[in-house]
Amino acid sequence: MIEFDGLAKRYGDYEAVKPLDLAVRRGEVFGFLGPNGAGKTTTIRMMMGILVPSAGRVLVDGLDCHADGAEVKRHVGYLPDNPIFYDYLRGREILQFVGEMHGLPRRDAAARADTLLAEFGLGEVSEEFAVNYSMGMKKKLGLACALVHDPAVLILDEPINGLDPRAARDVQDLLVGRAAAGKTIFVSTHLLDMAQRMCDRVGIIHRGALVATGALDELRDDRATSLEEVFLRLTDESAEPDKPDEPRAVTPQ
Ligand SMILES: Nc1ncnc2c1ncn2[C@@H]1O[C@H](COP(=O)(O)OP(=O)(O)OP(=O)(O)O)[C@@H](O)[C@H]1O
Repeated sequence: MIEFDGLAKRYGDYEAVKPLDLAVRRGEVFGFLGPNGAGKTTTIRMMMGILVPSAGRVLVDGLDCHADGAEVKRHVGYLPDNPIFYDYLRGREILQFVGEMHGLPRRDAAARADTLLAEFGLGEVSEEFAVNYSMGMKKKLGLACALVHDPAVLILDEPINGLDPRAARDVQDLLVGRAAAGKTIFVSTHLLDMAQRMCDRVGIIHRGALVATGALDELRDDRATSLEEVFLRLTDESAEPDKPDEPRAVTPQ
């Protein structure tokens, strides 16, 4: 469903994302894990056609995210790491506007907005300006915007970062519901609890390179009993910069 084929991004001499080869299957929840500055957001911005790759490509359902960017957006719902909304629109208006931008007739967009606002617990604040929403409300509204056109694929950048425990749990429950409904979800995070709760498979990115992929059980070995230990070992800052652990693809990609 999502195929990375040597996708890379350089800023001058700096390799923010080293050539990335990876396949995410239809219906899979894939966690893209990495510490601060590892290259997660850069990768996601290339998936969304916001950044132009320096090399390689990424395909969603066979469509090139750069060359066929507009078509890809029909298939994909995107939650940015820091959703920003027009400051002169109310929550319901934003959702309706995004729905209409995706081509829904006005009446359908309004109905869809109402359904999502109720499901996401934003009904009571739907007439408030979204710029005044709390961080948790903004993430939920951003997620509702990502879902308004009922896409098959969700690409989510740090969906619960900065949320209090209840808001984080609410957002995770909403995502688990979407995964159960068959959505393919590519989610970046450095929060290992969330990965453990939600993901079928994870990839660990460190200094721009994918250093391991696999199901959580498969990534644990006799040296490491928890995902946290695997993560800390593979992203050890004291390791030689250009010699991370050998990439370890433990499931076929
Ligand atoms: N426009 C830019 N010019 C130069 N370097 C950049 C640019 N954008 C990002 N970088 C660098 O690329 C690296 C990867 O950044 P990126 O934002 O993708 O990391 P991340 O894994 O999403 O981190 P975080 O978890 O902190 O959000 C970082 O070292 C960052 O400083």
